[in-house]
Amino acid sequence: MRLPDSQLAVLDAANTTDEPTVDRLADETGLKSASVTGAAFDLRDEGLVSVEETTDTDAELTDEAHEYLDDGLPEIRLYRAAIDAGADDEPVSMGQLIGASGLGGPQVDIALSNFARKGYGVIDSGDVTADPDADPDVDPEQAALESLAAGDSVDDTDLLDQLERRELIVQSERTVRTIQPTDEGTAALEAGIEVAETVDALTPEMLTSGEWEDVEFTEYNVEADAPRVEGGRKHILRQTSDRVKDVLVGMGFKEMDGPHADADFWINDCLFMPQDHPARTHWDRFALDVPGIQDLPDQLVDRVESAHRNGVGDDGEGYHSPWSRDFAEAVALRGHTTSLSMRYLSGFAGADIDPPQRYFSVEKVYRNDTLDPTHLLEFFQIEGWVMAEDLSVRDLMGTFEEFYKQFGITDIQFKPHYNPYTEPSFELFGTHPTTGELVEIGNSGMFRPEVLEPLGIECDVMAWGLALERLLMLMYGFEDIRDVHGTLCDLELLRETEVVY
Ligand SMILES: N[C@@H](Cc1ccccc1)C(=O)O
Repeated sequence: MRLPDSQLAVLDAANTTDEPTVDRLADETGLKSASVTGAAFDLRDEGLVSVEETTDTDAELTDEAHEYLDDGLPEIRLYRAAIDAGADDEPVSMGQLIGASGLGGPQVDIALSNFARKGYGVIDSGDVTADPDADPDVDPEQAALESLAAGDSVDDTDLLDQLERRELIVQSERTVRTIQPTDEGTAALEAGIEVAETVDALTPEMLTSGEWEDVEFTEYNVEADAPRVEGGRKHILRQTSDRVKDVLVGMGFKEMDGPHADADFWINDCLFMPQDHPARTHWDRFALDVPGIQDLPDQLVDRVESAHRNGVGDDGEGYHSPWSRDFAEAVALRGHTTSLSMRYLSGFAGADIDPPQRYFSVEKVYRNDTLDPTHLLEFFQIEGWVMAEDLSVRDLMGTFEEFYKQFGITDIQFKPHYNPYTEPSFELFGTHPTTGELVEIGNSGMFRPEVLEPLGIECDVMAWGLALERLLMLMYGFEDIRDVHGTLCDLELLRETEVVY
């Protein structure tokens, strides 16, 4: 019998190795695991080996677990401190024990909940009693962590699941293949097998020399494990933004666009934001050191200034605070895309604004915020407005319900809010799918007369700004916005997440 050398090596090693798994055979033969698997399938097709598949669970320790390897699980540290303080005799205050144990931060809660769960003692109105018979030296969770750290396996699946719930390990499943020679395989080995040279790639030289006619080609193995190729793909934020645009277009909206850096007039003045409003100070705004934008529509500027100074209508009240045209012309990065809504509603953008109208944008905005799990310095806003006669808050809520439903979000909550430019105003909240926490996802309201009158609009306009990244959080369950942006991003999440249409 003749076999390609890799198959012969695998058959030979499988015959002499205890527990001939693919990994072991790869060690024995010096072949890559994928080649061993490939050879094994070929040998199986020849009836020379059997391939048995089982799934094995790998458990990997998290960083938190590594900390506990040295110091002991927090509940064990608490128990030791309790014994040292004599809590097996009489109750000792929790505060004292926590101090003595050196536990801090989230570890305190972890210690307390697991202490009771594992029967190390009882905690009652702030006092701790320790069970003298408990023995932390045989704590199964600690022992399991130590075994795993030493590279040994732990068979108790309940225990492993418990450690996973505590986020001390991450379990993953993999297929383990065991390759056993059949009787035919052993017989063939005993009878002696010749090496058949096979060629796995055709070269130009082989073609010109004609050698290709005489060689034996390696069989194509479509079942072999192949390396995973990470191709480029569209970012989930972009994919979701495209989806949002489709949904809004489907709801009859037209798209707005306009400058990222704009005159404060469009960003704030038109919105009846007083010029001394905190959001307009240099703390919050990304001001640009460039000449102001002078070609603002003069009549509109006058009407806006008048609304700021004197209010609108017969009994209107303005701000009686300073207003300067220079500030209105000053350029900053837009902190919201409501600047686009103002450009469109004023007619300045050149689009049709006879009611009824609906417009939207999904565009970037810039805020001088502090970076944290829910805030970025630049993010995408889903801006929108509807202009029509007799709009009510019901229309606003109904629009959001219809919109968010397209993304599987059906439990929107509304809370009253304040914006200088809308009355009434509502903040929108959704429930985070994994933490269950309420997450603010947007801000909305009906534009006030102080905004609409200078723009010359006589009907109602309802409007909103929703955060695209927060929508993404609710859809895909990540907790830190930095998982999808920047150097801390979670590549696994970005690679695996399917944006479902
Ligand atoms: N501009 C508001 C959103 C909003 C737009 C229009 C009306 C009401 C609210 C924000 O950024 O939070």
